[in-house]
Amino acid sequence: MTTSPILSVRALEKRYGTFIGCTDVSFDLWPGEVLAIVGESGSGKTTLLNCISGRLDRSSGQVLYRMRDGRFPDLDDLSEAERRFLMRTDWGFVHQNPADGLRMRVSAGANVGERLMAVGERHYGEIRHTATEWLSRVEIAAERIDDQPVAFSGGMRQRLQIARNLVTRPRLIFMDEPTGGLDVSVQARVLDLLRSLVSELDLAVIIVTHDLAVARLLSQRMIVMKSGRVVESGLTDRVLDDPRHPYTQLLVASIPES
Ligand SMILES: Nc1ncnc2c1ncn2[C@@H]1O[C@H](COP(=O)(O)OP(=O)(O)OP(=O)(O)O)[C@@H](O)[C@H]1O
Repeated sequence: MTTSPILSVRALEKRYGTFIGCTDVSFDLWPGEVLAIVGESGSGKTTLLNCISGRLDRSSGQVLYRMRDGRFPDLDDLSEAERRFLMRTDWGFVHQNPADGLRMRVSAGANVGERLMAVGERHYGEIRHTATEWLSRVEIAAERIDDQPVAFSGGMRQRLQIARNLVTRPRLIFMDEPTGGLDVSVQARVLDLLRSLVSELDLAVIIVTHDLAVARLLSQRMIVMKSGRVVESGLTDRVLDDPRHPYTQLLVASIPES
């Protein structure tokens, strides 16, 4: 790990009117690190993720990001163009529902190729070649390249969404319940794939999940949220094996025995 974080969240708060979606959230994320945000439904996980990733305006606090050129600005201080470029290239966002992250009526190849065009790739042959390579990395057969995601199974759609996100070699990926909508057997395959790609590409990841088994498998560190606040944080194994806050103890105790 390097000594400087890729992302720093400081005293972040989001209010919906007078209701607090999340408050007083601070943490650093290092390059190559996977951080899980866990907590029950309504605890503020998605609100936090969306505020950090710039999909939702925060009410107060800072989100600082290490740019490739070494600057470490607050995202609010970037121009709209810079922010958009970041989102299209340096960042990825894997949605729970693949339809939110894919264009369902364009071909699988075009779904992947589009992101390459956003970083300036213009050569059709190259784009198609890279798209084919990425389909194979996410275990989608090359002959499906011209098929639309509407014709894919849930697991295939999710794997295509992952390929679309990773093709530009981003440094930071946000994931919101990436296996939440999938059958258990399909989940395992997608999780396996995510785990190997994250490690191979040395990605920094913030993953929201209510599933502690997913957090255990993918993350090194986690934060536990309750009613919009962080009640516990630490190394994933420590938090899950020796939970200190009563709420975390309850969450851990409610994991079904496998
Ligand atoms: N647009 C909104 N307007 C008002 N309240 C909202 C809005 N979005 C979320 N909330 C509230 O903020 C709180 C946190 O919601 P959030 O979706 O962040 O939780 P979550 O932990 O991600 O839950 P889930 O796992 O069910 O998605 C909830 O009480 C929710 O009702």
